[in-house]
Amino acid sequence: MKRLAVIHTGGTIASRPNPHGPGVTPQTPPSVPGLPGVTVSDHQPFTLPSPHVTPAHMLALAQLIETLAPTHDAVVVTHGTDTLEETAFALHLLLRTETPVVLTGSMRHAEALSWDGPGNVLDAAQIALHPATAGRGPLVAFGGDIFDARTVTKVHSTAVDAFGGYPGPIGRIDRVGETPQVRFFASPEPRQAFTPSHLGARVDILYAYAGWTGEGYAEAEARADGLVIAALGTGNLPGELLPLIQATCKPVVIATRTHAGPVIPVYGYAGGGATLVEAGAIPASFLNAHKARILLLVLLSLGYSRDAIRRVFVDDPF
Ligand SMILES: NC(=O)C[C@H](N)C(=O)O
Repeated sequence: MKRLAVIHTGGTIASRPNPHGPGVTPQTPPSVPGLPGVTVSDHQPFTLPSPHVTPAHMLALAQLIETLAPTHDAVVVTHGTDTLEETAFALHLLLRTETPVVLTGSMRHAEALSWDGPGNVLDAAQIALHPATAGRGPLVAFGGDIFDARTVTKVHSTAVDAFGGYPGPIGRIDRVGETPQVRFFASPEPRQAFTPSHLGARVDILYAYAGWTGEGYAEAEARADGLVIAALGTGNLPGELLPLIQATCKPVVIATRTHAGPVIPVYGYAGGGATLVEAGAIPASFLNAHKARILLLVLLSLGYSRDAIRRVFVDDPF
């Protein structure tokens, strides 16, 4: 018998109409469809809508997976979709185990006519148990597509195919009759694991826009241990931001508010990416702002210096 651990954390996949007020709320975890030759154990460390999930929950989840991994062949995590990509990337950074971990959720709640939860959970379980999944780090399964935790992002607020992200899925599950057909389009890559005992650092995100002259920057810089800016294009900002960043000793990571492509230091006008990097800013490469924030808060929580943080962002393959 194979052993599968299913960790339920809440989200729409666990939601039903709220008996006490408006809307739907997470209540009961989805049951995992029967799988021949597989023993399933269920775990429920918390039941939250994913906007209530914090880095502390992500670390607790990573620690639970590490305790389950030695006695299980695979792990599935059900999660709300709103912050699923942040939890997936946090697990990518935090997990040492090579036991396959696949996250999933649903866009329609458990009493909706077209609930997509059972299909996504079955996909996630069969992907996690498939021999080709080993060594790939945590993955996200949604609508039959399989995504890498580094690149997956929620691309639609209501559609059932809610997940995407450049350069797209790294695999796909389909079925012929009841038999799953799992196909990967990319090779497994080595992964570096970080092991903080807590995630106590504070990292704030600022969002750039035309005409921004730095409103909110000083306040964020004063209260946070590090900043991420969702900047323009290849990582550019209005000229007024350049002296503010030059005067900042804390790490300032530059991501892009566009939905695909890297941050690279191309432009030499005031606030252009080349001037920001010269001023000490750290380019986020292909990570979106909210994933760059997770990496920065892991590194700050481990006590990394600004130069050490720069080396991780620039030299490691994220
Ligand atoms: N589809 C979902 O799961 C959305 C929900 N608000 C959540 O993230 O918990």
